[in-house]
Amino acid sequence: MTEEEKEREVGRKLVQALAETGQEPPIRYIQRAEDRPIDPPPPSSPVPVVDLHRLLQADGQDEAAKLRSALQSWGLFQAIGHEMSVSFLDEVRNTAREFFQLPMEVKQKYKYLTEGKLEGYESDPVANEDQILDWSDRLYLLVQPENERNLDLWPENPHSFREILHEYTMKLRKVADKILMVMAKLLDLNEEYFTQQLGGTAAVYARFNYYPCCSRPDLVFGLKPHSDGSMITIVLPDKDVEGLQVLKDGEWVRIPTNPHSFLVNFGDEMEIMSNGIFKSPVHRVVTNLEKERISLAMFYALEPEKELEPADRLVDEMHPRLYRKVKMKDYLEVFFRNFSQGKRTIDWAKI
Ligand SMILES: O=C(O)CCC(=O)C(=O)O
Ligand SMILES: [Fe+2]
Repeated sequence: MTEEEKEREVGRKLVQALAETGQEPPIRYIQRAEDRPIDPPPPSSPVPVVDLHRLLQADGQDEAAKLRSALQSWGLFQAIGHEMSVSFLDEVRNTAREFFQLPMEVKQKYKYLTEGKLEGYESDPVANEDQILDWSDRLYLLVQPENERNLDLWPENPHSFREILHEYTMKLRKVADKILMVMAKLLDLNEEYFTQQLGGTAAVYARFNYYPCCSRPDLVFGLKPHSDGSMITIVLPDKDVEGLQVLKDGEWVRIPTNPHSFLVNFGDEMEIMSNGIFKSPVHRVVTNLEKERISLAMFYALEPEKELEPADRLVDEMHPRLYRKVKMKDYLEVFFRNFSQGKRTIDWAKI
């Protein structure tokens, strides 16, 4: 095997297995000197917190104003008042942790063997020879539409995994729909504009992210800088361990943990549909020397055959159309290629 082939082989290993050796990260994980994570200060203004319960009350205007400002200045917020119990969220987190703690041979059963498919248990998929890999493994599953689930890839161990993920999917969809209804109102669109676009055919993916400890957190990313390709993403963060950072006004800012809240951010689809009013934030994840970290991101996106374009009502003489009409699946194809290179796709759809 040549040196190059050996390195490629390493790229295919799960990061958990690499981390267990305790050695320094292989070269394919090491960021260029100018891109490496430096520890940013905590935010100078607090990360916005929106109470979803108050938002939906008849007199929720104050909370809606907070939401609007959160979206315009940060592109994300921490959601409280979501009515999911602490014990249920703990159960979801424990189930995810139990899965990642299983022996490698058991987890490998959930590896998707078809080239080019992203579902299943994997490390950062290799799309390019010169790609710098992320220090994380993930279990990536389509959860909606229900009849398109690939249950072969849904772990049966821990035994409650499928049931918990199903329950979480159903509960969280209600949270997503509520937020999207308020967002449509903020834009003076029909309240159901976004929820109808998603509808029963929406492609909803759950991604369990596992960031093992890393002997050199100064050299690698758990997840390289990116914006999401979704309309909306709802992340259940690790209960204790920080790691997420967002680019705000050109500076990286740490998002503190808030264990009972969700982190809600918007993706490129929302930026396009809102004709650029709501920006999709660039964010990244850093690793830790001694602490592993687990998060669960749920991505809500249009079905692949749908067309993605700015809402008609948001385009007029004063507000020219900023993005062209693109088919969702074409957008995602370019998106995943760019993602692996740490590049954004939104410009590709700009007029
Ligand atoms: O781990 C996190 O906190 C964020 C994960 C994320 O950005 C993603 O999965 O796209
Ligand atoms: Fe993300």
